[in-house]
Amino acid sequence: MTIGIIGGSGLYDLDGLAGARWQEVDTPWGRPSDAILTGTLDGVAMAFLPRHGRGHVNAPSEIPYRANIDAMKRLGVTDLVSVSACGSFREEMAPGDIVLVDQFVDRTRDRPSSFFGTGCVAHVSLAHPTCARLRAVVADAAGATGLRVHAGGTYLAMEGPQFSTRAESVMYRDTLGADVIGMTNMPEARLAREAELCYAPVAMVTDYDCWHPGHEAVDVAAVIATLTANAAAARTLVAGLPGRLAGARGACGAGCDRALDHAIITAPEARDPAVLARLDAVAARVL
Ligand SMILES: CSC[C@H]1O[C@H](OP(=O)(O)O)[C@H](O)[C@@H]1O
Ligand SMILES: Nc1ncnc2[nH]cnc12
Repeated sequence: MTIGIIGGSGLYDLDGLAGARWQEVDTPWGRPSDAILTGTLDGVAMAFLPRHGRGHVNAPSEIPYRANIDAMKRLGVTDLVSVSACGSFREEMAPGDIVLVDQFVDRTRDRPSSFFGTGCVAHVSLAHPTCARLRAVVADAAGATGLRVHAGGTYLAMEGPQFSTRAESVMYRDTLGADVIGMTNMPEARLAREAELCYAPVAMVTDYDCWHPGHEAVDVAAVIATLTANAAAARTLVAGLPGRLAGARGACGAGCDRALDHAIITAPEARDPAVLARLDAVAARVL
């Protein structure tokens, strides 16, 4: 078992790892957002990647999502926890709260969102896009942060980089039924599923986007202020994962680790060797 952490806005490194070293990883999809910090925590292997790179250099649309997930898989990651800033559409999901996202509405439009394609076509299930088992472990660890935790929520993934208009914000809340909004968890969740990783997003509410009459429209300063106040909680949550997951790990009850079992439809003799070569890490189990 190896636990992967993808850190979002405000979370660019992880302290406390034994044998910590930043490791460059090359993938068929290019370089990940940054080197990956590897080491162990309570005897469990860990791999940490800052999604936007140290110094926050990658815009949401330009994050190399495929390289990031491939690199995690290549390093042996089995369980991937994503930490993100998000806006909230619900009064009761207030800035400073944690939402353990279980569903998505994907409104991104500009990003490669699959490892598969012409030459090797696959269709995985995304009905339950996050791992129920990992989410339960994360929920337990989140309980130790002292922050209010919401054990489910729908994340609207927008393209950005501009924040939403007020009309969009109200539509996402009232018509699309989203609870929180961010710019990065898609296609990350799709790719994690294709790579057979258990994936659980931790969304830290930083603002009420721009729908709330009693709050200013979101800006980066407000996001960073809330994140800075909650950075210690994010680290407490991550530190609580190895001890809790070590006992629980086995075959995934939700089937995340077997997502490709019946997904590849291209006949073996029709598969393009060049495409298969790029799948050497993510689909090694079935190819
Ligand atoms: C800095 S505010 C907008 C930025 O923050 C979130 O990033 P992440 O999910 O990596 O924490 C949001 O999705 C935007 O990319
Ligand atoms: N309101 C918001 N919209 C999109 N991404 C965000 N990240 C943090 N707050 C956000």
